[in-house]
Amino acid sequence: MNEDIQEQVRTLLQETMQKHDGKLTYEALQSVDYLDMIFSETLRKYPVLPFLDRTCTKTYRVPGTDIVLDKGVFAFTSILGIQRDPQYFPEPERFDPERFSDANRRNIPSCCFMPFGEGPHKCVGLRLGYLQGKLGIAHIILNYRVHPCASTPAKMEFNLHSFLISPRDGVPLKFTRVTK
Ligand code: HEM
Repeated sequence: MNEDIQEQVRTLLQETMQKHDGKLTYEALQSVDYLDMIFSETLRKYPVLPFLDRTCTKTYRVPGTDIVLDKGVFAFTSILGIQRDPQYFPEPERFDPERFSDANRRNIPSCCFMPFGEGPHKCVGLRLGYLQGKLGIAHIILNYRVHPCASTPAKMEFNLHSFLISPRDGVPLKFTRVTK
């Protein structure tokens, strides 16, 4: 359950809050880069929308192949597949926020990390999405240690009846209060 990562980000959040009158202000939240890295890595492994859908507006040959997409065809791109491709993300099953450090994230090729889509229809709520996601993680981590329990699945199976990514059988976890 990445308990070392939980400890690390909890300490960073506590230290940052001390500099902001003990409050988790907008500025405090935005200054914890590691929280941003954690949320990005979460969206890499679990992109909420696992594919992008487009309609071909003109006939197009995929470069270097014989594949021709006719005008009017629906084309789907697997975000989940690309974001778990070891060619772009070595050891893709491993949860490693360091992939999104300043030094490393610039090596991620274009269109290989796109949990908010890409192009003119890219998500308009990206910044709000990051803010809400980071705020949620911060509140949980500041108040609880999260551990696996007897019924936590060893491997996440997805619900194949949902077009958004969701766990097939839920993810039961144990929460232990952090004593201040
Ligand atoms: C973690 C949170 C979120 C994720 C992962 C997410 C993901 C996405 C994705 C993958 C798309 C499709 C983009 C494409 O086709 O290229 C999209 C589109 C969109 N999202 Fe989000 N989104 C999030 C939060 C939000 C929020 C908070 C809002 C609004 C306040 C929002 C509003 C929209 C809208 C309006 C579109 C359609 C854009 C268009 O077609 O031009 N999203 N989002």
